[in-house]
Amino acid sequence: RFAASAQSYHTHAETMAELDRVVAAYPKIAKKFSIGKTYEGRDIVGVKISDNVATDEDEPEVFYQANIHARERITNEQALVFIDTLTKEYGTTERITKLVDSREFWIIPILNVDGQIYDMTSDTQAGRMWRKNRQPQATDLNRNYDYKWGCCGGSSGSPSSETYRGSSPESAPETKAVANFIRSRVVGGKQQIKIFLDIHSVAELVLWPFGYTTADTVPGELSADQEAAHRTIGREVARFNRYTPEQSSDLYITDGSSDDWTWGTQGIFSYTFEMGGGSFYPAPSQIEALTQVNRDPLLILAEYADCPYRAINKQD
Ligand SMILES: NS(=O)(=O)N[C@@H](Cc1ccccc1)C(=O)O
Ligand SMILES: [Zn+2]
Repeated sequence: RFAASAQSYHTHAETMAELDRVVAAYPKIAKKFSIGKTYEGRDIVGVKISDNVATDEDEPEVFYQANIHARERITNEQALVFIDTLTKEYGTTERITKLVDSREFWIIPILNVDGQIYDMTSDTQAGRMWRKNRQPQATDLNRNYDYKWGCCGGSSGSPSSETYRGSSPESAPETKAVANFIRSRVVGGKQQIKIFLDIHSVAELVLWPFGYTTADTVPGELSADQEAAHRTIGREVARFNRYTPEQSSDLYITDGSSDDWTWGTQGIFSYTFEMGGGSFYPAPSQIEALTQVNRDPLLILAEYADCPYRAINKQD
């Protein structure tokens, strides 16, 4: 069953079967990878998409993750639709072919595997409204990254809180696994990943760092040019999905979040999307419409990966 025409949410098992279908159908440009295990011992699986996919080529890398929050089901569908688009249209749509030939995409449709399974195997039609991982002291994975962890009132130290930051940075195996993978993409002292996106729901937002402070720029952490480039690209993609573009902290302060870490420690131009749908469980008939609005945004972000500063007419 092709992701794009899905009229129901993919379970974890169906998601893994879909990834197997894609890599079997397109072995030259798609390859599965695992970044490690969840708390309950499941593999966290993604697909690499690029020409000569078995070779690490000197091409800008693009990293998209989804479903870090268990109940945000539409985000897994978004990742699957994009994987389907990149593979199905390779060789026919010029824009797609050029991107797959000149980039290395790393896409993880379900980062919070244990949580997603727990949320979907509930005894009612709707989910359990579960957010966090499945450690006994369940952690909000988007507060557990090792940048300004717990610094600024953007998370909670209480295990019962929905924004519990964990016992220490990367105390959650899922956060540790994804951070280790991204750190592993530093080759010859240079981070090969140039664009990062963390896909969430449900608020129709395009967000960029920082979340830990309301300051637009921070000396040594985010310069005026770096802020301007983030803002310009964010506003450009928001024209296509019609989400509201703004700095993360304009909404509320978060600390230990994914994109603060990917920008703050790795220098990767980083975004969070909050998709639409009105609730965490939009009707399955909405999947097509809710995911198609991000066709161009996901391509545009990747097109900047060779030089994000192009957005503000700057080199290097
Ligand atoms: N999906 S969400 O509702 O949990 N929002 C995410 C992402 C987010 C982070 C900062 C401001 C707005 C939204 C979160 O981690 O809080
Ligand atoms: Zn979320």
